[in-house]
Amino acid sequence: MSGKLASEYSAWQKLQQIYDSEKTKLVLKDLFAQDPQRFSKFSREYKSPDGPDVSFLLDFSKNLITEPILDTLLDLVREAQVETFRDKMFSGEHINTSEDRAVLHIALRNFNEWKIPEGGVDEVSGVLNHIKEFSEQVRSGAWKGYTGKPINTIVNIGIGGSDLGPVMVTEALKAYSKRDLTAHFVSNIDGTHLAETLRISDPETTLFIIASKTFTTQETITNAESARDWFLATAKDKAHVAKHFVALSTNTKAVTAFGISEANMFQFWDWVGGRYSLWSAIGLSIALVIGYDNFEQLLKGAHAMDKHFRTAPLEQNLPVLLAVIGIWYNDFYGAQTHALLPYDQYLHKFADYFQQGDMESNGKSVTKGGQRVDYQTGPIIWGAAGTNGQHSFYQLVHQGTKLIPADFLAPATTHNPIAHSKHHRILLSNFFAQPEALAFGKTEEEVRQELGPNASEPLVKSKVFPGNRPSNSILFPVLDPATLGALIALYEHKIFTQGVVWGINSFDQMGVELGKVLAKNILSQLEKPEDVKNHDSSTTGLIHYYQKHRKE
Ligand SMILES: O=P(O)(O)OC[C@H]1O[C@@H](O)[C@H](O)[C@@H](O)[C@@H]1O
Repeated sequence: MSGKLASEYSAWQKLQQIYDSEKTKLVLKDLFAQDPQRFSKFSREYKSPDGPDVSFLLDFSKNLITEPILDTLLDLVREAQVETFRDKMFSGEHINTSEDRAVLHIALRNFNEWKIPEGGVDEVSGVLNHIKEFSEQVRSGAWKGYTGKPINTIVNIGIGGSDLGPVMVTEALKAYSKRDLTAHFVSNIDGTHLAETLRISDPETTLFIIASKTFTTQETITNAESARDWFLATAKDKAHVAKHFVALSTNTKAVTAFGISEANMFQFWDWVGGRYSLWSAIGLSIALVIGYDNFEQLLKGAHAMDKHFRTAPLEQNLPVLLAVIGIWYNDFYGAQTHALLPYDQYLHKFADYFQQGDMESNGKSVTKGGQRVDYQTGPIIWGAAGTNGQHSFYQLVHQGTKLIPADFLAPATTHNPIAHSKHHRILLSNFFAQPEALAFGKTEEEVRQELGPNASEPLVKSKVFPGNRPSNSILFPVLDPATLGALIALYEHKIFTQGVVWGINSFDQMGVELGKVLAKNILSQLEKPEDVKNHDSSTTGLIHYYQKHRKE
């Protein structure tokens, strides 16, 4: 972001030289054998600077790095002026240059500690109070539906950042949820998503939360209108909408035009990016499900990580360390993807969440200065909760032809210690075993010894694990709201750091626009075959096939 391409930095060039000359020597088995201190050198314990008591261990020793490589990676961070840009973000500079906006999700969890001169920042605590008041009313049963019954179902209607954060966090913190309040999340424009949700909802006891930063998103507005029609088909009187529909948005005009009064609107601001918005009013469904105090703990856990990111020296700075390790594989090893593998069922949406968080942020190929990059930017993010993945895609991770760096995450203590924590011990034994297997593999000699002299050559070869496959492990005491907040902020700042090094704008999303525009045009042509104009033969053929075969 210093106006240069990342590949022009001298540290980048040095890393390329190191990679070319030392790649074959970077063998985890040897690196561990050579240095008994490797774990202590390449692991860090995070402790929240103050605020909620959060700690976790990041072990990054099973990576294809040495101290000089790490030093050079940190030189790259210095050369790219990550610290300067970090400070610009925290001080409210408009670092989202294409949209001329500040990037201030960190202000949503700041609790007035840092002064940030941007319009709206002084309104954050007011909105938090509104969330507190409202969520307490609903949870206590004081907020009544139009027939006087308390709310027992909430339906959050939103998509992208207005859906994924609330979904991920309410799943992750289910152990803290009010069990007699059911939460549904409707995002897809596919009518099936809404229909199946409404089928199990009662208009007298359901609260709809219309979550949309812009309040113009086609999916959300269409779903919200259909939900309102469904509600009014029973409730009849439009005045009852006030008891059953609230909005989370920056667009007061569109919200009131929809029929939701300003009193039932929870405000946020254009400096909150959609994929960074779970900390804002978009988190209302989270506060409803886990209670306001827990929501505040989530925010405070993230705030503590913000402080860490802002003040810890680069060698100790966990988001920076994760970022540079990612860059090492992405840009020098040519790894295309990065797997997020939480060994915690509650985190089963974690990878889905960071698919948007990372890929919408860093899936760019021109720099802020408009130059085309000549290196790889954001990785493909994917993953699943362990141990499910082990029985599906780990085969490729262990023995396939691709290098797949992965982060393993797990809690030391489970919320569900059934069978005297037997399940959890089995789960964690897998959490420890997988990175070990990936790193150290199984040699041909070991396989031969195991199979005996009569084993066929192809069988021997098929059972060899090449090893030397890198991973990070993150182990935390328990998945509580503050720890989750810290983990999310950890990855947010990792994404930020990588974006600065690559020189791209991590805070716009121009790439999602073209498809929207084309779909609008096609929608107006779907009626009659003769209306289908100005497309390639493939698109025309597909639309004609649909027109021939549709029933309704
Ligand atoms: O909250 P809104 O305005 O309805 O937007 C939802 C999503 O819309 C998508 O188009 C954007 O790519 C996402 O970043 C965003 O989160």
